[in-house]
Amino acid sequence: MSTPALVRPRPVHRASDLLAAYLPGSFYYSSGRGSLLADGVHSCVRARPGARAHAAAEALDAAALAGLADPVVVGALGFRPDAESSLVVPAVVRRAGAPDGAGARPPGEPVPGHTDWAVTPRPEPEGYADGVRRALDLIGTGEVSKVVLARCLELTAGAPVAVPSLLARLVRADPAAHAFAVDVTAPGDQATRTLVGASPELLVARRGAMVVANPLAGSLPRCADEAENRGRVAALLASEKDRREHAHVAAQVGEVLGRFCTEVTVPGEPEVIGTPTMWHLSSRITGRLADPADPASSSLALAEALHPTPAVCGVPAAGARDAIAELEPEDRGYYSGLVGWTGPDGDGEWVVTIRSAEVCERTVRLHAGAGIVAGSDPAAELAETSAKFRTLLRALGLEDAA
Ligand SMILES: C=C(O[C@@H]1C=C(C(=O)O)C=C[C@H]1O)C(=O)O
Repeated sequence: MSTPALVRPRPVHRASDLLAAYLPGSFYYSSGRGSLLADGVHSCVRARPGARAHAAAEALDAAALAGLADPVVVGALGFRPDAESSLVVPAVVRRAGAPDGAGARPPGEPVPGHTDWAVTPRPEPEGYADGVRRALDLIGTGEVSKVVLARCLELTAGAPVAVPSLLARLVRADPAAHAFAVDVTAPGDQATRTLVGASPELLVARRGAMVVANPLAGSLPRCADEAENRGRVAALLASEKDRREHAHVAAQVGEVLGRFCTEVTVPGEPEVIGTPTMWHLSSRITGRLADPADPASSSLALAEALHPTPAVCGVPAAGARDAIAELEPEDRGYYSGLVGWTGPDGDGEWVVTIRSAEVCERTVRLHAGAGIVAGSDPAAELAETSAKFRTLLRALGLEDAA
């Protein structure tokens, strides 16, 4: 199937214009299927976990009744069910085709122009490797079979970080990524907080009765040497440990979609996809919804049912969540949650919030994680998180900070 187009009914803007028009406070989202820029707040969607799709459908009905042109719910949900969330019906929505990467800002523009970054890893790299060992101990007892363990880098610049430039550089570096910038400022915050990133992982997209999910798990860093990269792709495909790590995710995504669908297709074998910084095992899973008109099958409802997949949490989910709470010193906040949009017909697109950062004035908080299963090597998992940080670090002009 073709995945949902963001372009409805016909784009009247250029993708580069939308990117250039982005300012903190707006919602920006682009992927290989189109771009969306949303401004202002018509209404906020506030509901407890599990009730959000219903609340979103109600907010969209109310917005349509109020005469809002092109109502859509956009925003982000955090990793934990009780984490912060930011879902709104914006006042104005502009759509365009997929970004071409040229952007409106000159290539090579230094994002914030900072050279005086202070970098604080949480935990220290050795502390992360210890956490991996403790996760392996838990796996050894049989309590869990997979735990995704993340770490955080807190970067502080000498002056406020320019989010529009950071976003433009992320889009230019990988126009096919799911790039986003979401205002996540909460009541009581002293300054604007923005969640920004370029996720390679589609949680779920829905168009009419057709749904697609594209979980990733099992990774190796990409390098500059093409022959070496060919070897890494072959090694990833042949790795029993990575295939096991991936199989957990593909099976669960297929099972969850099966609750909503009359048919689901899970490929028998993963393939490898590349980003500018990583190689990942990938499964493109498709399904046909039993009742697409039911609001309980909207893209947001599907996304909430799928979240958290074992790509960012683990197996079984409850035990992995406990292990994460015990082993990670920093709360994940929005990292490893979901970002996207859903429309009045239930169509929409939600991605996993990875390769992301939260920016607040001079501070940028980055997270990256790796799936730990029996056979994981702490040093390799640490290196994997360092490689995953590179998406954001490159865009910040800070490649070697991890
Ligand atoms: C957790 C992250 O990535 C996830 C974990 C992966 C893995 O363990 O191989 C691969 C892709 C993502 O599903 C991250 O980027 O922070």
